[in-house]
Amino acid sequence: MKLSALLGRPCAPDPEIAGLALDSRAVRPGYLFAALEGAKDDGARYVPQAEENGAVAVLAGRRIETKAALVVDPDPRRLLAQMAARFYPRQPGIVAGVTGTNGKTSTARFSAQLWTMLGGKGASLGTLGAFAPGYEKKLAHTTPDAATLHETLDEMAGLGVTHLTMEASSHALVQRRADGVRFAIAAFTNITQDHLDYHPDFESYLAAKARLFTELLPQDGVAVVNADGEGAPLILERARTAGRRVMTTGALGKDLRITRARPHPAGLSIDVVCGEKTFALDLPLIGAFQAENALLAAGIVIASGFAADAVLPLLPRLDGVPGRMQRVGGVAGAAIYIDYAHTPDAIATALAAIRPHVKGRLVAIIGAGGDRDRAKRPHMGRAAALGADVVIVADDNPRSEDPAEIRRQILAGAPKAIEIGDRREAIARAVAMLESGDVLLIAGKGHETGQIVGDVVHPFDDGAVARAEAAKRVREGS
Ligand SMILES: CC(=O)N[C@H]1[C@@H](OP(=O)(O)OP(=O)(O)OC[C@H]2O[C@@H](n3ccc(=O)[nH]c3=O)[C@H](O)[C@@H]2O)O[C@H](CO)[C@@H](O)[C@@H]1O[C@H](C)C(=O)N[C@@H](C)C(=O)N[C@H](CCC(=O)O)C(=O)O
Ligand SMILES: Nc1ncnc2c1ncn2[C@@H]1O[C@H](COP(=O)(O)OP(=O)(O)OP(=O)(O)O)[C@@H](O)[C@H]1O
Ligand SMILES: N[C@H](CCC[C@H](N)C(=O)O)C(=O)O
Ligand SMILES: [Mg+2]
Repeated sequence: MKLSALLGRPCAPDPEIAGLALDSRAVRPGYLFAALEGAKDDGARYVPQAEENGAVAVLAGRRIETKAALVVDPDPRRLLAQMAARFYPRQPGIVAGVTGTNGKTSTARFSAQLWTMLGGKGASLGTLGAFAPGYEKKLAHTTPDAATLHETLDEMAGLGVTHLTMEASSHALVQRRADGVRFAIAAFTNITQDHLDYHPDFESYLAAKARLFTELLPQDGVAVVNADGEGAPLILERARTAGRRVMTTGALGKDLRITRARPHPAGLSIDVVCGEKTFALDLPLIGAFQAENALLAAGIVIASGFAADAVLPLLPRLDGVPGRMQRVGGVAGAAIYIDYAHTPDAIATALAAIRPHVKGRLVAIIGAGGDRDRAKRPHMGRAAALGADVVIVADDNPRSEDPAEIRRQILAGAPKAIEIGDRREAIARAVAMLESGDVLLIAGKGHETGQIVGDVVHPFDDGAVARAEAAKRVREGS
């Protein structure tokens, strides 16, 4: 495709563009290299390397030195997203974006399942990767960079995907990774503390999320909001002020209202009022928060054109989401769950969700990732101390940080917690202390299959380690 076609306007010189890259190391002959100023580095420093690798065009936010055709734009990330959408022109007919601090992955996966049950080809894209029936792709980020994102959307559309929900992370919204997506629906789960290492303050974090509703969702799009989510009134106000049609779900929702929720051993029974009708539904999901996410997913699917009468009765057929309140085994009459709670609110929510299933003690293993929001750590400790009977603080993904210092910051909020840095040992000790009626919740890493220490990813799977420790205890007859 010619550079002019990518830009949507004439330009000279006008080279043929073979691909797009925002990392100089990924540039191949004939590529456009987007030289972007980032949080840590400046892509302009890598123009010589990009040229060496064959870049024929460079996109930048200011005039920079290059032998290639130079495109200067005041918002180069936005232009890159628009170019990516032209280079990879196909997108599923209906694309929903879901944003929020917690619950995006679950909501995306539930909506994809519902569309597929309704006879469409439903897909999800986010932290777990990109999935559609017969299609699976691993992704490095929750919301990939614009070039990878549009390549993936194009592949999905080519495979006949009709409906997609993609996670829109706050990083992605600031960095305009999804500005080329043709959204029909924007959904909101909640906003609580996270990522204040990247966003200057909570207001900027909120503003990043609000972009999905006010800037990325077109005038005729629908905003679907979990009215029970913290921060929902703020998002609703911004969406309404921007003139978007709004649907609300949850106990405080108007369109899909939960009037009753009762946990039972295998899940949750809920009553949902929609118009004149009440639907009594039995969800095979643990945790009231999953009912919020499932209902938000139903809202997305209804907003895409399906009748509530057809959608709601399918909720009892939803499958759980890998690594989210997932039962991975048991021992001595105690149950073991893994969960992806890595924010203060998620820890509080996850522990409250599991409490009705606990007859004895609730034991929680928590930790926090390195090179991420430090301010949330004592609050995570506090939430665990309040919600669990026994708290063990272990290492998550320390990345470049000193793991002992991360643990110290968590322990500031949970002074009575047991400190066991080594995650395997922490799980072993927790499994060893379980008695009949107890529940162990291993939080923070959910589906992850590696532990990042420095730059190295060591294989590590909470569920597999817990199962192995439980089996060991059974073998030893203890
Ligand atoms: C903070 C953040 O979002 N960083 C991401 C972002 O980096 P950045 O734009 O700030 O880039 P930078 O590192 O300052 O470098 C500037 C530019 O130089 C380029 N470069 C750099 C080195 C080189 O040799 N050649 C080269 O061209 C880089 O590609 C970049 O374009 O863009 C890069 C390219 O796409 C990402 O790799 C990088 O992800 C880092 C590794 C990361 O950890 N991101 C996480 C925090 C993230 O994005 N998470 C969100 C949310 C997760 C959630 O939901 O909780 C996600 O969507 O995954
Ligand atoms: N609606 C909710 N309200 C509060 N906490 C939730 C909610 N949904 C999920 N959680 C908690 O957050 C964890 C992560 O859930 P999920 O992966 O669906 O969220 P996410 O927004 O995609 O997270 P990430 O930003 O890390 O990708 C869950 O394991 C659970 O502990
Ligand atoms: N998508 C989240 C994942 C955090 C999971 C936790 N295990 C960690 O490493 O902090 C993030 O990048 O903040
Ligand atoms: Mg996610």
